[in-house]
Amino acid sequence: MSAQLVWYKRDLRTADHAPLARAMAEGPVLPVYVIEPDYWRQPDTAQRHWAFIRESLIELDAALAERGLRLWVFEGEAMAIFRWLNAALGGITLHAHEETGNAWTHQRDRTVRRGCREAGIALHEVPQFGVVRPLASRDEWAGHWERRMKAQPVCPPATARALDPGAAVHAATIPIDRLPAERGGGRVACPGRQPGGRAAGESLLASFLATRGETYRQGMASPVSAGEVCSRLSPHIAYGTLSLREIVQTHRRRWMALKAEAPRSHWARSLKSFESRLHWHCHFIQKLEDEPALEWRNMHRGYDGLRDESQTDPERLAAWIEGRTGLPFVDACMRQLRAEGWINFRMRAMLVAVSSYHLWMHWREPAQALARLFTDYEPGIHYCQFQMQSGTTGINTLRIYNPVKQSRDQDPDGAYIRHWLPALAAVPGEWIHEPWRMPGGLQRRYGVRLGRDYPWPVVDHEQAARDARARIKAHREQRDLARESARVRRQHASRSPAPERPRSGRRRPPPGQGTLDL
Ligand SMILES: Cc1cc2nc3c(=O)[nH]c(=O)nc-3n(C[C@H](O)[C@H](O)[C@H](O)COP(=O)(O)OP(=O)(O)OC[C@H]3O[C@@H](n4cnc5c(N)ncnc54)[C@H](O)[C@@H]3O)c2cc1C
Repeated sequence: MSAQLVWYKRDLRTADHAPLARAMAEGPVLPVYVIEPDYWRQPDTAQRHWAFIRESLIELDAALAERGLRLWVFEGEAMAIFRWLNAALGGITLHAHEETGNAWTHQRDRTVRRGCREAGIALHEVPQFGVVRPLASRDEWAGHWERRMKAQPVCPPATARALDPGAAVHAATIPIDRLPAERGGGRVACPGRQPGGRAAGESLLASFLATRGETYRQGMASPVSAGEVCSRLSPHIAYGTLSLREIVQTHRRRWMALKAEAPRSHWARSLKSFESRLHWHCHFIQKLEDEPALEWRNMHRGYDGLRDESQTDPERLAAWIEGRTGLPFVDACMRQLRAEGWINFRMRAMLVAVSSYHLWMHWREPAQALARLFTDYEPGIHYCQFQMQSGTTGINTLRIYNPVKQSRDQDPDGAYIRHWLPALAAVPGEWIHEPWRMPGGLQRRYGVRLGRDYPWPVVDHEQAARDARARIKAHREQRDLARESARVRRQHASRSPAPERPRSGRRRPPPGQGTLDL
């Protein structure tokens, strides 16, 4: 009987784990994680990702131990390791979840599929959440998602037949207490990073559904409240310490109880919004699954040439990513993201709008730079959202967030800005959103000299937004975009009624957002 290898990737749990359950049913099991050095050299990987994974691997090993198993960690090229294990163990069967990752993992998975065929290794890949491979038509997608989320979670048995793979394999593995401390680029200190591991994920889900989520809907837009009222489950979903189905089902049990008690409460409305986001998670990843090139080229090819990738100004990029654009709210959000590895959705969208419209940079390099800052980096959501917020999907309303209006709306008294930008600590609310308007005397009084303690703005944001609108209008006028828009809509647009659409049927732009319907 061949050894049953469970190849862990972005599914670092034992619960609701179909590959583990199948492997346990079929023979002696060897759970494996491969640290792939070439992956960790990619420009969208970062130390904070590895730190989260590392903590999750340690907990996964402990969870496997409860079933009489352990996690075997290798470092090297995945297919080379599987070939070697196949020879060393006299045959293996490989079980894994499908992954929709970046171009590197996409290529790696193709190599593994081909390698397994050549080596005669049986490979069983199964879906991990609502992404369908291959998807015949978007029309069917929502039904697939619902069926998968409703299905019984797959619980592996309590005990397994472990496999002792012998001295050679023992010698080739990295003991769990000696996992490398560092992998990946983007080594920006992240003292406030969320801890990895399933226990932290379970605790977040429980506290969100018990108390924190009540004001989710009202509090999610402002970075002042979002850290508390949002679920903060994103890195756990991205690395699979919890399965999406577990989250959907736990949430729905809570939702049913609340609906019976108080159907119109904040709670009920908040949980409805939360479920839409769980749906969007797979909706966005499905786009990258269907068109992996979205990682590097425009979703709507008619927008090729709108911005020139080779002309990204390194000074502007550095000012943006280091939080020194001179636009205080933008810089404060970036500083929070750098220090904590997370920022809420609205502020992610605003950061991208500033990079793509006000600073007029192509989305590609900024997308990699932000990927390195998000602990929850999920390529399918990330690149598709980036394109949507940069106006290159051709099917979404353009959202040119006004960073000063966002600042006044989301941080009216400026406390958040002062927290993240100590140079502005003494500046009162009247000036904090636009310190460049302060006369020299006031700068002296409040202990900040612009250009020395805090930068002048890199752009006049109002003029820059006008310029961006004009450029896009001119680009659109010169091209026939309709046919490609129809293709994008057919291939990628949601078919379900858009959640949270106002009753009038016309989508209202969020406050502080200059839309452009040309
Ligand atoms: C430019 C940009 C890049 C982004 N990159 C990522 C990324 O790399 N990884 C990532 O997980 N999310 C990304 N998002 C989506 C969203 O901002 C985060 O999922 C959310 O802020 C995570 O916090 P949370 O877990 O508290 O979310 P909650 O609001 O509590 O939502 C629960 C879950 O739903 C999913 N979700 C929420 N919002 C969205 C959304 N707009 N689109 C798709 N799924 C969503 C996430 O899995 C999230 O964990 C990005 C958004 C933008 C605008």
